[in-house]
Amino acid sequence: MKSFEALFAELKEKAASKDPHSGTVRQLEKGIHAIGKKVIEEACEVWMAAEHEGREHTAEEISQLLYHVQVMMLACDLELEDVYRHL
Ligand SMILES: N=c1c2ncn([C@@H]3O[C@H](COP(=O)(O)OP(=O)(O)OP(=O)(O)O)[C@@H](O)[C@H]3O)c2ncn1[C@@H]1O[C@H](COP(=O)(O)O)[C@@H](O)[C@H]1O
Repeated sequence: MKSFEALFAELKEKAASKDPHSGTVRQLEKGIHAIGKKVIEEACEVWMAAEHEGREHTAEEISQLLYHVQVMMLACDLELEDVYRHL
């Protein structure tokens, strides 16, 4: 099972590698506007799942939202600590 921190470390490595097979690299190349749309899309899917689709599907949608939030953090050159200090 992967933690939030472990996923972020993995995505940082992917971004640095510029691996063309990485969906993360492709998403970063699309830029902040496109990443923002994915964040909103996944947030809506979390909401709909929570209202209508049960715990398991809601958990899956939340994991996708967390992923896209992390991609946005990378696009904005933010570290985990930059976010954590606001929690
Ligand atoms: N956790 C995730 C993850 N969550 C969501 N997603 C992406 O977000 C999409 C969300 O699913 P949807 O059902 O909304 O997708 P969709 O609308 O059909 O997707 P798109 O056509 O918009 O891509 C997925 O198709 C993935 O492209 C993720 N992509 C990658 N990861 C993890 O990130 C790591 C690096 O991945 P790569 O950069 O692809 O190597 C790996 O550990 C992956 O498991």
